Amino acid sequence: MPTSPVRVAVTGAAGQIGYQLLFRIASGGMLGPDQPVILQMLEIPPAMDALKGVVMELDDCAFPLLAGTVQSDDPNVAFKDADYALLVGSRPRGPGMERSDLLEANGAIFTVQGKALNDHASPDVKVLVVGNPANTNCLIAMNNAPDIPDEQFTAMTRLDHNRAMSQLAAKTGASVNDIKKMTIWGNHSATQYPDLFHCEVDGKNAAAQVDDQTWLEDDFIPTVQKRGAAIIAARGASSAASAASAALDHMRDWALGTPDGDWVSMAVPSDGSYGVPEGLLSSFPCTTADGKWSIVQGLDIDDFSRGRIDATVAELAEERDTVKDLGLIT
Ligand SMILES: NC(=O)c1ccc[n+]([C@@H]2O[C@H](COP(=O)([O-])OP(=O)(O)OC[C@H]3O[C@@H](n4cnc5c(N)ncnc54)[C@H](O)[C@@H]3O)[C@@H](O)[C@H]2O)c1
Ligand SMILES: O=C(O)C[C@H](O)C(=O)O
Repeated sequence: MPTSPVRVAVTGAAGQIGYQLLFRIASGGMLGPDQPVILQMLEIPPAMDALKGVVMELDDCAFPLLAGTVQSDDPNVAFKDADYALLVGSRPRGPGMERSDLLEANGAIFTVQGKALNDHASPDVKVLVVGNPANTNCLIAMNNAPDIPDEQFTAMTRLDHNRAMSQLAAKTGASVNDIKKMTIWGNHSATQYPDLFHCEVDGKNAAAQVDDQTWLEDDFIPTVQKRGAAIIAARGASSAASAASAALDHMRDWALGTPDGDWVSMAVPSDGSYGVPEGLLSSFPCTTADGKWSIVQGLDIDDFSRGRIDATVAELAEERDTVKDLGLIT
């Protein structure tokens, strides 16, 4: 029996990341080769012409899995009955900015979109926030969607996770396929903590195998933390293809499950695990099954990791207080 299509909403669809994302969703790169999709694309009025061009290109690909397209500048239309929502649309930072400098400019977008999701999306919608500052924008959207369970809101730290995998592979000479249990803790920002103490290379502890605390502290961690800025400096624009790829990885694993013996990094509403205050949108090691994520429990956190986790979580709490003061959350 043919599978019925699912509705995938993408905001900022005519932007850099949107252009890398839509074609891969339409060709099965997110939900697999048997799942037809209807793409529901949201843009702002000045970008509607550009979006028209993107849709012409989607049409021209004649993707067998693309069961329909919707273009709109109204979130109430773009999110109608959406099963998945990828919230990308928002301003990227430029050179010399931190992602949190975008809070005021971008935060308001996520109040409107949270309400529109609440009122129009499928009650089971899975939301991924990519637009920066992603964790706190997700907190804003979640707060403005009281009828949608909090656990359906997530933010993207999978790009950081993938960056950490590739740095570790280069250091150890292993293939990324041999690296398991990577974790990004905290905020998608320069305070995030990529953790090698629970990670494995070829089944052996990664930190022990690297056995080089100087490299870990002075090279690995800052390289992953500042990779976004390094790409902006080199490219003159923020990461797009790698960001889109990570968004697909995040949604695919959430929908289809993580393999046995591995986990992924997702920013999810904290339940208080690992001392992260309840409700903060913080990155954790997560497994997924049956379309639901769970935070991996029982990891030993040593003093070094504790300090790093506390620092990034403190930044998330500050961002939460800022958006509360701005009236974006209650
Ligand atoms: N979480 C991550 O790992 C990660 C990685 C890369 C980029 N990002 C962030 O993703 C966002 C998008 O990046 P980009 O490079 O695609 O930027 P871009 O400027 O190329 O595209 C953004 C698009 O969003 C649209 N837009 C703006 N406001 C909107 C709204 N209210 N509703 C719908 N669309 C709207 C714009 O018209 C534009 O087409 C930025 O905030 C960037 O910092 C996050
Ligand atoms: O760094 C940025 O501003 C873009 C993105 O969040 C990234 O990590 O590449």
